[in-house]
Amino acid sequence: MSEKESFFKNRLKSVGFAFKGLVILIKTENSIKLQLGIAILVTLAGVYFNISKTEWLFQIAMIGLVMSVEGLNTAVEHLADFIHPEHHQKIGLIKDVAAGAVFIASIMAVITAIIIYFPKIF
Ligand SMILES: Nc1ncnc2c1ncn2[C@@H]1O[C@H](COP(=O)(O)OP(=O)(O)OP(=O)(O)O)[C@@H](O)[C@H]1O
Repeated sequence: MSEKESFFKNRLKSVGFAFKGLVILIKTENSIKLQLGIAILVTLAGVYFNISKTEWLFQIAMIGLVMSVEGLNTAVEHLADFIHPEHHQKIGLIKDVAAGAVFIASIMAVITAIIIYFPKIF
């Protein structure tokens, strides 16, 4: 197999693994299920209120940001539990910091939603 062919085969394999990770996240993580539900709702709201192209771009970016940071947070939680299953102050700190990153992204997403929808509703 040529170098180019194996490059594309490996990329395709990686996409397969990433897709597997996405399915695991959606099946097992309640927070991702909730975020997916919110993503569907705001997408419907976007259609209903006929938001502009720029507003769609920000909305899509925020959905992607929150859900991908949540995915990383879940990975950190799993890693922390695997390397140190017992209670430990450092593990608590690591998990809290990772959760803090999700919180930042979520606050930004809420502010973005307010900027987009507040003038349309009120
Ligand atoms: N091994 C541990 N040692 C110390 N503190 C921990 C440990 N595991 C969890 N904690 C504390 O409990 C909090 C919640 O941890 P947990 O792993 O249950 O995440 P969660 O927020 O319930 O995750 P999920 O996103 O699945 O709802 C952590 O942020 C941390 O403060």
